[in-house]
Amino acid sequence: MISIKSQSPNLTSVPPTYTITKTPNDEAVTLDHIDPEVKIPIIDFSLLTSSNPDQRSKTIAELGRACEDWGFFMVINHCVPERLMSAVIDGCRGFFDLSEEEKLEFEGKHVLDPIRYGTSFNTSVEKVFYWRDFLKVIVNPHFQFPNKPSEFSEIAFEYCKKTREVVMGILEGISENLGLEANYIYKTLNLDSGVQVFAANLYPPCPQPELAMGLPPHSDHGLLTLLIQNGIGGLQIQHEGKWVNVNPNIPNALLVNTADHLEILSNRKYKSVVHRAIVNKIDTRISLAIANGPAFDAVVSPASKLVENHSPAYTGMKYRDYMELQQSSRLTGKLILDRLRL
Ligand SMILES: O=C(O)CCC(=O)C(=O)O
Ligand SMILES: [Fe+2]
Repeated sequence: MISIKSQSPNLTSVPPTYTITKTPNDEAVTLDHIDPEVKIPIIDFSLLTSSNPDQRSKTIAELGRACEDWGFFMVINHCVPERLMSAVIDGCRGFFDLSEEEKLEFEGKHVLDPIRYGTSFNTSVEKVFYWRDFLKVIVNPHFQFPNKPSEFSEIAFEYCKKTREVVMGILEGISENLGLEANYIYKTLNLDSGVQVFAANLYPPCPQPELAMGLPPHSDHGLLTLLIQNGIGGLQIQHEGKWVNVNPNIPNALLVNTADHLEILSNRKYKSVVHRAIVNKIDTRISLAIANGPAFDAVVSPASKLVENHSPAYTGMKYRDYMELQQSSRLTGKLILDRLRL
């Protein structure tokens, strides 16, 4: 593989292998410019886990609306320390700054290899490549990690542990919102052994950003993805048929999006949100997505209580098989999820 980081400094135009074709609704909007009243929801984690039942149930209701109306929200007042958030982003930058030779030690062979450094999404099936390098590590149920740069592994371990706490708190609220026991998702999907993937993305500056794409429109495979970034915008989410820019400057917020397995489990009450990453001319953008899914061996289908009076919208599939299929296919919209529709 040839990383885009190593190629981009010498490029004054986008090579044909990276040139995308645009569709007419591709322009994105910035919410404040259309309606200052419409805002990406913000969930206060300290209220969600509050011992005050009124505060907690009010926040759980807000969480439910955020999942139903947006599939995307920002979490504030969570338990992940600010210094850990910036340290892990620094660690990602340090990793991508290693020499190509050093990074290639971590080039995986198979899509489910625990440590995988690569470029684009899956170059073996793509005709057009994305302007992005990545490091993907399966960090739970077993933690393994690149041994360089120094301390990256320890910091990533801490960060992943803390983000799991946030995810569990959110999933309890979501379970209750769906009318299930608070620990329903945890128990049914065996989240003690839940698959957590550390996915670091690097998008180098691009000479013609309108001709290339960082990541194409897609949904994520797990239940919930938590994302942080280095202060540079580029993430866009699809909301009511429009592409909406996500403001990168909400300090200390964790960006959360609903993923395919929450759509399956909730029997389509909550849809996985389609999102993409665009690139820019000036700055290197780094984002870190932590994908949190069921255990590898869990067969996920809609929660039994939700199909008592409704027909199931999805057939069940083992999470390992789903992940393997998603990672070895081209990344486009909700292609894999649609295959399970009944
Ligand atoms: O870089 C971003 O903002 C999006 C990353 C993403 O969607 C992913 O890693 O699945
Ligand atoms: Fe994603």
